[in-house]
Order: sequence, then structure tokens, then C-alpha cells
Amino acid sequence: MSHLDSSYPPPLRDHAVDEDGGGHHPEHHQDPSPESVSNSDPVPIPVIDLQCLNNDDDDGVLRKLDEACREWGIFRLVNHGVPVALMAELEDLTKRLFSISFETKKTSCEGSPVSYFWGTPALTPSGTALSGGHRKINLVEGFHLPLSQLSEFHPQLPLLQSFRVAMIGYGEHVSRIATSLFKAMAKKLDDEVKIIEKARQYVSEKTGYIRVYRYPRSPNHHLLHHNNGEWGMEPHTDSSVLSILNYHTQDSSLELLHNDQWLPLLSIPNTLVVNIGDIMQAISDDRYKSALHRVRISQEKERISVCYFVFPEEEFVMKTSKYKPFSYSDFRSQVQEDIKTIGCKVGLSRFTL
Ligand SMILES: O=C(O)CCC(=O)C(=O)O
Ligand SMILES: [Fe+2]
Repeated sequence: MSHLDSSYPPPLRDHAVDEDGGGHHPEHHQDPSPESVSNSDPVPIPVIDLQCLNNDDDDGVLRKLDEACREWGIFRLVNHGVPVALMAELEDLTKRLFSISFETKKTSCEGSPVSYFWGTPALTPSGTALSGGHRKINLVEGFHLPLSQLSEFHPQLPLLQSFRVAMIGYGEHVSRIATSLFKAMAKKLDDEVKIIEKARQYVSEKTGYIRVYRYPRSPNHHLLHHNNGEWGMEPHTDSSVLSILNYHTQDSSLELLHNDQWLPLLSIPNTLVVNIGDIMQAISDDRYKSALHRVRISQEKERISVCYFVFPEEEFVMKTSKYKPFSYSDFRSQVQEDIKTIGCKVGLSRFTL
């Protein structure tokens, strides 16, 4: 059995196939420009430049962001200010962390605020995998890192210690980015919904978390993605306000439903992908769309992603015109209840007025 096999959780091992032993590094070491990203992208999702967005005089980019959120619910972000060296360090540490043995990963975070999980991305608030209904497993493993609790995480494993430090650094960047994006969105939305003055409650530092995921590759393509097939992550919307995704592997396994068509989204090094979550859809009174997306299993290579999710303060009650007043804590409890009883998330329609 290869070292990669024993690094995978047993239920995912049939699928995992050893590759070149890791060591893949991003080929692009410069921040791509909006034009170069659009040109290399087979699916023309909008590209937003964060530096332009932070420049108050640029109404053009605010309008572009507003349009992206109304029509797509997803966009690429360039000039986001996360140093290329930090992105490369994250990639290296994440790959090394996933390639240690399954048994070590399982025990490495026990009793800490960080958790290791596999087979499903649905976790309880304390980070335990939720089981329920008669669901098939998802071909994914990951670490769940609640950002506000990383200062209480003191792992024994030196690799996990370096990973923690890099994640704290990256967490500060993505929190900054989420706040900038939310404020820019609120500027355009505020003629219709008043949210800007509560930006701090809507985008809370306390509830944000990072997930790092690894999806095995599988050559058994005939088993995959058919009616009863296997997914890295089944079609879903995120419960977040915003999600910020960062990819190390260049592939097209993430797919977005747009105008009734599933579109593969190529991951482009050093750019981020931002998607609107359910809570942003609710607080924008459905003007912005929570993007429906899924992750396929690739026949060619395993996939690694680093995803940040930002939420409102847990008990802050959101008042909207399309939904009953609810807090993030109410929403999360409902999602957990639905997964346990019917095996899947129902989401916003549970709260429709
Ligand atoms: O790993 C990815 O690319 C996406 C993950 C995702 O959609 C999620 O965690 O909600
Ligand atoms: Fe997602």
C-alpha cells in the first residue's frame, strides 16, 4: 500500500491513487491581472479587483461587483493582497499535513478546538461529523479551524504547529477581505436594504472558520457522478454570508449552477473565488444569489482547497422582508436538524415568510 493510501481514511482508500508524491508548486508567482484571468478562463465568471474596490472613487467596479452578486452569486478576486509567499506556504503545509497517516491526523487534534473529519462536510458546531438520513459518504477529508479559537490550539505535532501559525496569518487576510467586500456590497444594496451600519454584526470575527479539504482522485469514472454516484461534495449552497475559496490544484472540479447549466470553474493560482452564501441572500432580500455548487472527483489528480466562511454574530437577529426574523444560530440549528432527520439541508426556504 502506498503512503498516500494510508494517509486516506479507510472508506476513501479504494478511491485514492498515489500520484507523484506531492511537491507540486504553483507555476505562477505573480498576482494575475483581471485581464489575464479573464483571458485564461474558459467560463467567464466576473473578475473583481479588490484594490480598485477599495478605492472609493471607482463606482464602475462597485457596479460590477453588484452585478456579479445579482447574476452569478460568485466571482474571482484579484489584487486581494494575500502575499504570494503566504499562499505558497499554505499550499506546502496543507499538502504535507494531509499526507501524514490517517491515524495520526485522527488523533492529532483530539481535545482541541480544531477537528479532523472525513466522509461529509456537515459538522456540528463543535466540529464532529454529522451523520443522519441514509446518506452516501462524500469523498472528502478535512480540518475544521474556528479562527477565534486558534490561540487555544497547541498541537504537539510540529507540522500542525506551523500550519496553525500560517492559518492565523491567512485568517487575518481573509477576514479583512470579507469585511471590505461586505462593505462594498452594502454600499450598492443600501438604497434597498439598510445593512451597512450593522456590518460588524453581519460579518463577525467570532464565528468565521477555515476548512481545508482534500479530495482523492479516482480512476473509476464509471462509478462517479451518476444518479447514485459519488461526489467530493454534493450540490449545495453555503450557509455563510460570504465564502472565500483558495485552490492549490489547478483543476475544474468545482462546478457552479448558472442559468440551469453546470459550469466547471477552473482554479487559477493566486486568485481567490468568492461566493455568496444563504445569509447574504437573505439580508439582501434575495437580490444577491447564494450560488449552488458541487465538487466532482477528478480522474487525474487529488484536489486540495482552503475555504473561509464568514457568518453573522451567533445571536444577532436579522430582519428582512422575505424571511422570518432569524439568527445565524437559528439557521445553523435548523440545518443540523434537517441533516439528522431527512439527510440533507433544506436551507433558506425553511424561513420564508
Ligand atoms: O473544496 C471546494 O472547492 C469547495 C468546498 C465547498 O463548497 C464547501 O465547503 O462548502
Ligand atoms: Fe460550498
